[in-house]
Amino acid sequence: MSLTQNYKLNVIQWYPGHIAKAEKNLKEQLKRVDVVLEVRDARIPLATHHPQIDEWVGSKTRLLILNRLDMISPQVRSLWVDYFKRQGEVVYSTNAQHGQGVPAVLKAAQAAGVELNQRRRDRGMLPRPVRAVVIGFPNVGKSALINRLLGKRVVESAARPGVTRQLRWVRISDQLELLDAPGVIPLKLEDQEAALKLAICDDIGEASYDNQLVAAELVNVLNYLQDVATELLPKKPLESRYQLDSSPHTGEAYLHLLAEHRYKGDVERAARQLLTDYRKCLLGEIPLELPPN
Ligand SMILES: Nc1nc2c(ncn2[C@@H]2O[C@H](COP(=O)(O)OP(=O)(O)OP(=O)(O)O)[C@@H](O)[C@H]2O)c(=O)[nH]1
Repeated sequence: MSLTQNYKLNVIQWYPGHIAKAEKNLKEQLKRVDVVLEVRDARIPLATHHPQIDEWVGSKTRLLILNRLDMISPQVRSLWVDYFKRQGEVVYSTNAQHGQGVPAVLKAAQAAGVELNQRRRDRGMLPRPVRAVVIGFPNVGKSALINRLLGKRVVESAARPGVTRQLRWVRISDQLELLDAPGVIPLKLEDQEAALKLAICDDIGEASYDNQLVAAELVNVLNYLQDVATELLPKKPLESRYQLDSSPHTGEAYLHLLAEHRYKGDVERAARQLLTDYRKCLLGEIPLELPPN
């Protein structure tokens, strides 16, 4: 069953030119590397996956990283770890802002270098550092991860999504070099349900959307999760924060009530506040996706 029941089609608008350019840039970056560090948002590990990634990455080593570890509970995190294990994938969880989990990513990337050099030696070639790139949707924490891997601040990490930078190799150790500019994964045009989740989490770059529709969708998803996975969510997160229970209402109706209740009828302000509070984790540790059974 789909998490989002009431979303309307084409709520999220993209600029097709930007998407084509992002895809071209990403492919350019991927051509130069041996290892790909794919960062996803731990709140939405499926919506931050692009169906063409496997094709683009090809036979290179790919490390899967769930970032924003601090924004979901340890219980939900371990459900995801198990889910990916069942899919045959090792997943690394990180908090790129504070550094948790980053040493394990570094170790795995360097281990890929050891394998690469073994293959080079077997073919009579000289060893060289493994070359890696960090990729992911806008604003998932790619720059923060690069800075943590480097142990210093060389890449701008900003709350503003979609910041562009130029390409440069940075040596992390004798075994590992990293492209200092992360690869931005282009949005999937056709999947509006995923796009809504990206918009709720602010992982959507320059796409334009209606705050009120996106905030209403957040309420719908929270109501749905509250019904199907009560034990995995904080208790009544909206009621706790705004003293207004969301469960009897649709997202849209709740937004209007919240506007009346707290913002003198200003629905846009209510929508922005709700989204900001969610993005700052002020509603608690709330995933928008749970692993499918
Ligand atoms: N709470 C939390 N915030 C994080 C984490 N990682 C990054 N951030 C914050 O998220 C915001 C975006 O991080 P960036 O590293 O700029 O993300 P990016 O993917 O490089 O973004 P673009 O340049 O837009 O593609 C910044 O405000 C970071 O401080 C994390 O693990 N937890």
